[in-house]
Amino acid sequence: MSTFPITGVPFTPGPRGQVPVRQDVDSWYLNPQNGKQVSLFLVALQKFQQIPYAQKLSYFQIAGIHGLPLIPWDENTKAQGRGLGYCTHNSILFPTWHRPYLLLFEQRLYKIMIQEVIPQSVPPNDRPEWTALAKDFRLPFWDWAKKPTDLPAIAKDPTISVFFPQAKYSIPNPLYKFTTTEVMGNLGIFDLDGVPYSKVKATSKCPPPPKNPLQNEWINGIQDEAQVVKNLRAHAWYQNRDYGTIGEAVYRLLSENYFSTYDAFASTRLTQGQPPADYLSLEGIHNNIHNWTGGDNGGHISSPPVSSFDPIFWLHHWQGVCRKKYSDTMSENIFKGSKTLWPILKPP
Ligand SMILES: N[C@@H](CC1=CC(=O)C(=O)C=C1)C(=O)O
Repeated sequence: MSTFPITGVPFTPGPRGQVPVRQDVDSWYLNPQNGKQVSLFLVALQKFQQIPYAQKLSYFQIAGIHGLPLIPWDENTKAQGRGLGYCTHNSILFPTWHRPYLLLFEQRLYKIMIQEVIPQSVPPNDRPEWTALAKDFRLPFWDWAKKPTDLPAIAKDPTISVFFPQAKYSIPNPLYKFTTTEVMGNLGIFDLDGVPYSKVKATSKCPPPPKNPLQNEWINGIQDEAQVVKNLRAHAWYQNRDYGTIGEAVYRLLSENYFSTYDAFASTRLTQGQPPADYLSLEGIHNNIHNWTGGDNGGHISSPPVSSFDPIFWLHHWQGVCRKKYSDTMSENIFKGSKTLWPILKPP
């Protein structure tokens, strides 16, 4: 079996040699000049989500690498057999594992833009311009640390408009929720902590408690935007720690000399005798965003085995920060815990 090479979007410099920039999703989406690139992205994501779930390169399977379903991805084994999914949490590998994972996602979107969206929706004369926009695309990030914290505008509405040279139309917003054509229980998603994930056909954010029999709204996905925003702004950090606003916590995260080691910066794993400043971490901040966005009743993004099905997961994760300061010690430390980033293998 051949393995799929994760390369990210191939690098093409802009006309003046510029490196494509990963942008804050609101600045990018709300700038009308980016309308074509936004349309490419939305339609590519829609097509990605519609790829049959049995295919290795479908949205379903790539999201499924993180947790459920417990099937192997791109490796020659029968069972995944690594806890509740491949993702690494509470481990120094947390940032390292998620980085190629996000590159894989972005690479798929780019491929779909080039191979499907542009050939199907853009007439030949306009293709060079639209192709350059696809090459310049980088998945934008959700800046949850800015004030006032909010959900990205691009993810708020159930439908969204796109335009191409010969048509302007609305599509179900692929960032609002991920929808499946059958209940997810048929696809290997099971219930967790009493939350009936097997019975739903879409992801939810801050839903009300599930009832038995399950409410139709729950089955079709509930997005309680007001509650998400309330949670983010209340910033009730877990374990009652007081890191102030999300912005203040990120400020500490990026402050020079705040952490004693890369390990402390990277993950929630504590070691004995660690100074209290080290209780904060990139992973810790990120965990709280997961929990606030998913809410108290099992919204998908709050539960690691199913979190990556919610499309907001991908905008949330590109907030991943790399501190230059740590780059020297990082490579030595990273493989302390484990030799591989399953199912992502180093090239032979
Ligand atoms: N369950 C984690 C938060 C969380 C982290 C994730 O990475 C995730 O995918 C989903 C949720 C916690 O409470 O700390």
